[in-house]
Amino acid sequence: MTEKIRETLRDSKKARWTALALASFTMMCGYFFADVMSPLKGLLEGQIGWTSSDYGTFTSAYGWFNVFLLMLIFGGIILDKVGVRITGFGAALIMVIGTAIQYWAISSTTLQGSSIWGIKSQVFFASIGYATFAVGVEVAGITVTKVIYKWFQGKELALAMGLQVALARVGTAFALAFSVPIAKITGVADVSRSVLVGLIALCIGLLAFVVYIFIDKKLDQSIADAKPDNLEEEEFKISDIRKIVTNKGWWFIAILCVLFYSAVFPFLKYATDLMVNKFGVEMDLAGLIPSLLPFGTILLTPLFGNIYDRMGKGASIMIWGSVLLIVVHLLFAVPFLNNWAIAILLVIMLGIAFSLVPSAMWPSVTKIVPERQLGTAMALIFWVQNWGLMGVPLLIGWVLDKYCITGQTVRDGLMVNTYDYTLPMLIFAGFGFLAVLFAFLLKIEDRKKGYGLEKPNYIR
Ligand SMILES: C[C@H](NC(=O)[C@@H](N)CCCCN)C(=O)O
Repeated sequence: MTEKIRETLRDSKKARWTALALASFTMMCGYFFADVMSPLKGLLEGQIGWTSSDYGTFTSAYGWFNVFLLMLIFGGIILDKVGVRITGFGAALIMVIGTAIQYWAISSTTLQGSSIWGIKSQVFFASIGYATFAVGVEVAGITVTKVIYKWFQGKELALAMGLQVALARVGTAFALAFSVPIAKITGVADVSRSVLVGLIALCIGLLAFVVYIFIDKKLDQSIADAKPDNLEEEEFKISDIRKIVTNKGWWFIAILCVLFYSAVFPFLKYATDLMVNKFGVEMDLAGLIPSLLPFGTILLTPLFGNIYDRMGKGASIMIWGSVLLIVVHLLFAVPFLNNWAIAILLVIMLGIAFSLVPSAMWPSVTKIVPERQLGTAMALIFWVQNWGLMGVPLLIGWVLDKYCITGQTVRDGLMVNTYDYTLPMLIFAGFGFLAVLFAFLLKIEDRKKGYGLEKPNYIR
């Protein structure tokens, strides 16, 4: 007698894609807010008198609570202990609270003129808001990975993760493209207006997650109904942290992650300046070339995810993506390749690399650790990654000041340094070399342990 496999809600295409759309929408709003201030540096200086260091303090606040107070790691443990519903709701709420604090700080006139611990009060509170928001968005990120695994395991797992990342990149692209126009919409520039739009978006994102919670409850019910013997799943224990950090495969992914992302996100922070100094692009247009990056990844990340689902080759995809990263940064370093068309081509190539690696990396984590450890494993990877995202921009800034100043010039009526970007680009290429090494180590470990990284995700 053939036993009929009982269906759960995840077998309904409509239900699982709706679940993905809701959770991804919340993340898209988070990514929009994460970068809403990035194009406003000039306006912050002009409108509310922030200096470059004020802006630097504010940007670095992203890691304050996550890295130093270990909030990300606590978030991962909470996720594995209490599940996606409470953690996701809490994370989305924290994003809203952080954003509200930041909006209050940026729009308030009462904070101007005073300081706290040597930091302008307005910068201080805006940074506290941003640091709070960052806890929410990072914990929401790991929660959404677990949400996707819950719905898509054995199905279109990498495609779903790719689509989620693509929607998040839409959020980034919207922030880069529309933050300045929003601030200037009435003709009088007001940076707090863009922050307010981000706050409203995040409130809608919170509501979307509340709707998700209802579908998630139904999924759990359907899983319980489909399990006739009602076997209890093993629960996460604190001792599981030891299991994660003694897992070589996990380390290879975490190190690959910090190396790869350190050569992309921090590069983007200097890319506009690189366009001006190396490729001679006008200051006003220089931001346009790097802003092409998220647009390319929007199409390519789900595409490569789909390939991984159907054909496997996850570890190989990560190797190829890292090789491409080296090629891009080495070509950026070649002094005579200084035509802006080459810069566009290289950013497009970087977009391909930045689609290849994430599309394979995040689904691969689910093959290396069991579901009950997934939140903590992801949180620890993000934690390691956040050190790089914080430290590498500082390293590049120091290298530029110490070794790369070539002279001075007047831009927009201001005397500024000119830089030779060869050394920073070689440093980024160096991260790429190490990333390839760790991607290979991961592939070897996969062969030894049989994680199945080279196998398709889709079980027909
Ligand atoms: C999924 C992955 N997310 C991360 O790596 C986050 N820790 C960093 C988010 C940065 C937001 N500006 C990704 O975006 O590829």
